[in-house]
Amino acid sequence: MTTHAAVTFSGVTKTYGTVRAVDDLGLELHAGETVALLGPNGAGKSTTLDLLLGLRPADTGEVRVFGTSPREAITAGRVGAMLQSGGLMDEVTVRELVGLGCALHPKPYPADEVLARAGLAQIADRKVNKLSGGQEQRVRFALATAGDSDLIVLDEPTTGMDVSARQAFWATMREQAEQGRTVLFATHYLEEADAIADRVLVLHRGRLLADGTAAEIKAKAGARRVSFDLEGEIDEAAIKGLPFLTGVAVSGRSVRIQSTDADATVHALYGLGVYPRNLEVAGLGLEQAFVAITEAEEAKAR
Ligand SMILES: Nc1ncnc2c1ncn2[C@@H]1O[C@H](COP(=O)(O)OP(=O)(O)OP(=O)(O)O)[C@@H](O)[C@H]1O
Repeated sequence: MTTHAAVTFSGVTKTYGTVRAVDDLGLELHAGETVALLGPNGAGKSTTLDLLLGLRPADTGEVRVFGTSPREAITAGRVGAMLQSGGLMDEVTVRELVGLGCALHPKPYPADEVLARAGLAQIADRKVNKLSGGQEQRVRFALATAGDSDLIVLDEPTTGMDVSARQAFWATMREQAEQGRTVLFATHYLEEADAIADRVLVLHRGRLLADGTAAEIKAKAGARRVSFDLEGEIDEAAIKGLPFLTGVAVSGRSVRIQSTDADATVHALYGLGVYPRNLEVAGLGLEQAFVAITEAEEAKAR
């Protein structure tokens, strides 16, 4: 049997009028990967997921899911999806709606199991139109995991969920991934991407700007964080004049800077004749790396 990639995008472009939402995107997701899709508002994340699910046709290029068209993969029950928008049926109970989701899946799980996993057992008899935003998200989560799919696609899945719902959600997704499923999720919560994903894709204006592990993305940003405290008067102008800085924040006696050459910056700091206390040098967090990478791209476009 030929083993196909879970997802392949080849030269995919999608425009809405003059907006190029997805721009010549090439991408391969391997079976069993957990992949986070990051990008600023309007970067093309939802459009990419819509194309992957066959909800919109590509203008050019091709999308394949397990070697077939998205529609064939979905019909075969290989894909479970949780989208941002899309209304839920109103006048039915949670149990009825999730039951329907299970009935429509070619390889369904028992509805009670699905309800329990999504934390819906207690409110299974409530009408869907009486749910809070976070509870609605749980229902979408239940529908995405109604059956034994090989690929789970999630568009900003935890928006509106409280802390415990979020933790339970990611625990379930980890289990799904450990069982060999491919999980692709778009998110604005970079800490989730850092904690959950073994691969991170950064989209910007419909193009793939970075693709690697969270550690690789952090390294790609090429900067480090330096923080220290100073005693006495702080000469902000001198601090801002240090070499290799890409950012400075002074708060009281605490100084935080970002530098593309932390060794040289710290050397120059001592050269100012000041003695930093509590000096710490650390790599960028994924969030700062993301901001650095996307801002650098914006600067190029200006
Ligand atoms: N149906 C549509 N008609 C016209 N333009 C659209 C449509 N859907 C999306 N766009 C535009 O395409 C671009 C990409 O939108 P998309 O929703 O894919 O981005 P996103 O990365 O998911 O954004 P967000 O983080 O805000 O959800 C945006 O400029 C958006 O305004």
